Amino acid sequence: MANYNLKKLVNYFGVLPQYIDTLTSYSFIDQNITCLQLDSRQIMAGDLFIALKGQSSDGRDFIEKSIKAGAIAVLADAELAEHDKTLTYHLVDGKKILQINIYQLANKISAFANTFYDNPSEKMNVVGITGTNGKTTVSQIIAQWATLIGEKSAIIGTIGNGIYGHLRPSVNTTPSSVDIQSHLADFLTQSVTIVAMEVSSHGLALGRVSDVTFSASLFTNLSRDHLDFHYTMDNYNKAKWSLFSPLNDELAVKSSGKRVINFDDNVGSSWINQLDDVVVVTCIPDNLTKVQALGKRYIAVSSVSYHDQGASIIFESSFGNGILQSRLFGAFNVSNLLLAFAALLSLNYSFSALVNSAGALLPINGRMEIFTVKGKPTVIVDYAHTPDALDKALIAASTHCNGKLWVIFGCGGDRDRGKRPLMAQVAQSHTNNIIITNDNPRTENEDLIINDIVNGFIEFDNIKIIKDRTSAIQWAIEHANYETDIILVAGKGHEDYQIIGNTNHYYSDRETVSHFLGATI
Ligand SMILES: CC(=O)N[C@H]1[C@@H](OP(=O)(O)OP(=O)(O)OC[C@H]2O[C@@H](n3ccc(=O)[nH]c3=O)[C@H](O)[C@@H]2O)O[C@H](CO)[C@@H](O)[C@@H]1O[C@H](C)C(=O)N[C@@H](C)C(=O)N[C@H](CCC(=O)O)C(=O)O
Ligand SMILES: Nc1ncnc2c1ncn2[C@@H]1O[C@H](COP(=O)(O)OP(=O)(O)OP(=O)(O)O)[C@@H](O)[C@H]1O
Ligand SMILES: N[C@H](CCC[C@H](N)C(=O)O)C(=O)O
Ligand SMILES: [Mg+2]
Repeated sequence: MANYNLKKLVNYFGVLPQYIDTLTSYSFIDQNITCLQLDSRQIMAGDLFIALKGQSSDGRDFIEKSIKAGAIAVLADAELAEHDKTLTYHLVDGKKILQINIYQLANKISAFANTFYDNPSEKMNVVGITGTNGKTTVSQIIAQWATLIGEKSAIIGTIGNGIYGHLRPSVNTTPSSVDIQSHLADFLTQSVTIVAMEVSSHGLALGRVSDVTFSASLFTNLSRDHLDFHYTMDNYNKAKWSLFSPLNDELAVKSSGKRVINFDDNVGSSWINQLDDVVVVTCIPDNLTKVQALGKRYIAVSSVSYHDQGASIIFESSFGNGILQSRLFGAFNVSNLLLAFAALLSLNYSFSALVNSAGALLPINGRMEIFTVKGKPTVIVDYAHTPDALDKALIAASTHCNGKLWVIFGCGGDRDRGKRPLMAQVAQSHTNNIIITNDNPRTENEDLIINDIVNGFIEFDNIKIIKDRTSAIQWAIEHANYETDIILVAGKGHEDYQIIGNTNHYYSDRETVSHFLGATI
């Protein structure tokens, strides 16, 4: 694959001169490295194993295993600064294998992987999308829309990685710094012209994207989530900002490209004056004149009419005025659509081609996905798993509801505990028909997670706890009023698992809902 041998590797990391002599007797020195690999379980013959100390285990414990599996060399985290740029050797099964020790290696991997894979992000449009909610939706819209206008697009994100329409499931929303560069290189060989990449705050804070050259970077919104990892909203905000900030910022990515910022979010609007080359987006008609006064490029919604099939959106912009037809539900999806539109326009894709094809964009898997069967209540499967998302999803559902509104939700284990009572408060501000259920308890006790949620309720009448998700959905469908009621099933969206302990059990809200409605998907 890549044309990169161990000699180049030694030079790249600046191994100290006193170690260079030992390399003359090293048999693999001219051999090309096939792939970079952070995980010993994935090693194939010819790979370089990168051994990093992680949060739950230490990659250096798997060096011998990686050599047995065929690694031709090892790049390892050096514990102490004085071990930086030194060499050691392993003798395994009669093979002598080189290890380069680098101090604070994790911070250097994005740059190295970028060099190894020959700067793939510089050869196509890579759009980075960040924000608490809406990343998957916006990235799927961008990739889908680009495909509709004749581009070849790919996605890196929560639902998976790959060419649009052929995603392979992924563990992380934003993969490791190595996997990002290798996916980008792979997309390039498949003639992809545009990649929509979800950039999580973990991805930014852990340097997974630091050496990606973004052609455009986009901000949806910021609200409470992930405080188990960032501890404060200020840290969380700073991590997000690093996708947009000028280069002198400590965490900043290599290049942000064009910036697309949601003006309707307080954090987004507070950033605008610090940014050049920005497109400002507002979906609040009253903000039109404010946005025009900024003197930046903009897209502003002047009116929206919602109907059973989605929405018609009239907009003004520095790129031209027009109407977008949308088949996506909810006011927040108007914002997601306009942000995607702004990103594509900032990259000079055709205004008229985009406007003309908007009505063909399909709803996103597990995002405000509506299930209707005659004579049965309407069920919406959505991925809302933060207080703000649940609020927005319930507002959207209630605009279409002529009967009672129901909500079924839970909260993930081993994740931000503080959002649990807040989600309860949000649910209760919209409806009294609430069912609390499990949503990936992981290694936490499910009863304690439910207690955290229940602590947020002000009154308890009509609140039901049905821990088994299938039974919760069945109960709601059987007890809701046929024809008029809407049941929002929140939190799992596209997921096809329930994580209990460390085990993923097959489970899908979409299939469960279809089963009890007698619908097909
Ligand atoms: C806290 C965190 O982000 N952890 C990520 C991190 O794991 P880690 O460095 O702690 O890895 P580790 O398990 O301690 O192992 C250390 C090293 O040993 C290696 N190893 C380990 C075992 C073995 O047998 N052989 C081996 O070589 C591992 O590959 C790793 O390089 O690096 C791994 C590889 O890239 C990630 O999969 C893993 O994400 C875990 C699964 C995770 O849950 N992350 C969440 C918090 C996350 O990042 N979420 C965001 C989305 C948030 C949002 O919704 O917005 C995301 O971008 O996914
Ligand atoms: N612009 C938005 N503002 C507020 N809520 C939104 C917005 N877009 C989507 N949502 C809500 O958030 C949920 C998750 O949306 P989406 O999957 O697009 O977000 P995400 O940022 O990718 O989430 P994750 O961090 O889990 O990957 C949706 O199902 C919906 O309820
Ligand atoms: N990417 C999000 C997904 C949460 C979805 C929800 N089903 C849960 O498990 O909490 C996270 O890891 O916080
Ligand atoms: Mg996502």
